[in-house]
Amino acid sequence: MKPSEEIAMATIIEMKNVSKRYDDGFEALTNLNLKIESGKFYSILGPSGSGKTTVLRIIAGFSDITSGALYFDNQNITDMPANQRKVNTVFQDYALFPHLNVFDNIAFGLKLKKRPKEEIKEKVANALEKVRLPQHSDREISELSGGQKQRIAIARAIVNEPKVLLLDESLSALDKKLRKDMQYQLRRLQKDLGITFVFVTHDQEEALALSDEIFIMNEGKIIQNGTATDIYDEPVNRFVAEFIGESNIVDGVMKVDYSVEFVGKTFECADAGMQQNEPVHVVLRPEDLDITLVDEGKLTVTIVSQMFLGNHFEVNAVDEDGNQWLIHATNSVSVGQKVGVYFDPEDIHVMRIGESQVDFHNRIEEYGE
Ligand SMILES: Nc1ncnc2c1ncn2[C@@H]1O[C@H](COP(=O)(O)OP(=O)(O)OP(=O)(O)O)[C@@H](O)[C@H]1O
Repeated sequence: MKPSEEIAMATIIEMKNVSKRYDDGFEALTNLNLKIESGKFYSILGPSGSGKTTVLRIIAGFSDITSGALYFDNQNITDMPANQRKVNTVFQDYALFPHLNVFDNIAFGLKLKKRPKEEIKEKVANALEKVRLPQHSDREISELSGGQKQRIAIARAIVNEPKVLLLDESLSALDKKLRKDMQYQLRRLQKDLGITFVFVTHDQEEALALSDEIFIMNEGKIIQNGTATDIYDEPVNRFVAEFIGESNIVDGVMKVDYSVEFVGKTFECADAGMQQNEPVHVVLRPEDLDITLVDEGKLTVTIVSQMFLGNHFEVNAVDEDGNQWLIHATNSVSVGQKVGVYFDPEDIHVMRIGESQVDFHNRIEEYGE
C-alpha cells in the first residue's frame, strides 16, 4: 500500500469548501477545508465567535451547510439526518435529564431504539466502567459533582458506540483544578476507547495539553493546523503566535544565509525559505529568552517590572529602541537594572507577513481570555 492510500483510508471526517451563512445573512464559515483522521484527539481552538461550534454542529448534523460538502468514511453525508450519523455530542451544559437517574440518562438512546433490556444493562454498566463511575448507576443527577456530571454525559455519548465523539467546551463549567483532572481523564478515555475526539475550546493551554492535532480558527476560517509543538514553535502568523502562548513579536527583514535583521541588528536564525529583503514578523517566546550580563547578551534591555509567578519571574523590559520585551526569568532582577538578553538562533521564529487571510488590525479582542 502506498503511503497516500494509507492516509486516505484513515480519514474519517472531511469538510470540503464548506461555507455557512445563517438566516440573518451572517457568514460564519468561509470555504473551510478540514480533514480528521480516525483514532486521534483533535481540538478546534479559536476566539469567541470564530465558528468552532458551527463546525461541530455541522459535523453532528444539527446545522446544515450553505455550500460545500461533508464526508464521513468517504461517504457524502451532507444531507444525512443527525440521528443516522455515527457521531455523538457532549454539550457544554452536559444536557443531562434532571428528572432521570444516571442509569436512565445513559440508557435513554438505547431505550428509544428499543434494544433488549439485558443489552441495555450491559452497555450502561460498560459505559459507567469506562468513565470510572461504576457505582453511580442509581444516583440522581442532582447528587453528582460537576466532574461526575461531565463523565455521565460522556458515558451517555459513548454508550451508542460512536466512531467520533464531539465535545463542545465541555470542561468550561468546571473549576481549574477539576478541569486539569478532567483533561487527564479525557485523554485517557480517548486512548482507551480508540475513537476520534473532536474537542472545541477557546482555552489554548487545554488544546495544547490534550491534542494530537489542533485546528486554529478565526473569523470562520482555519488559520493553521498541526500538532501542538508545530503550532507553538512555528506559528504561521502573528494571530496564531499571540493566541498560542505569550510572545514577543517585532518587525524584521530577512537577509541571506539564515539571518534576519530586527531591532537594528542582524541575527543568525534557523528559518529559511523567504525572499531576500522580505519583511517578516519575528517571534521570540518569553521562555526562550535568558537574562545575562550586558556583555554576553544579544540585546541590551532595562528592566521595567517583575512579578513572581511561582515557577518563574515574569519580567517586563525595554530595549534601546523602545521595544518592549517579556522575559520568563529563573532569577530575580531589579527594576531599572540594565541587563543582556541571550537567545539561540533556533529560538528565533520568522513568519511571513500576511501568510493567511487574517486581518491583524481587526482581531477580536477577547482572544486572550
Ligand atoms: N443561529 C445563528 N444565527 C446567526 N448567527 C449565528 C448563529 N449561530 C451562531 N452565529 C454567529 O456565527 C459566528 C460563529 O459562532 P459560533 O458559535 O460557531 O462561534 P464559536 O467560535 O463557537 O464561539 P464561542 O466560543 O463563543 O462559543 C458568531 O459570530 C455567531 O454570532
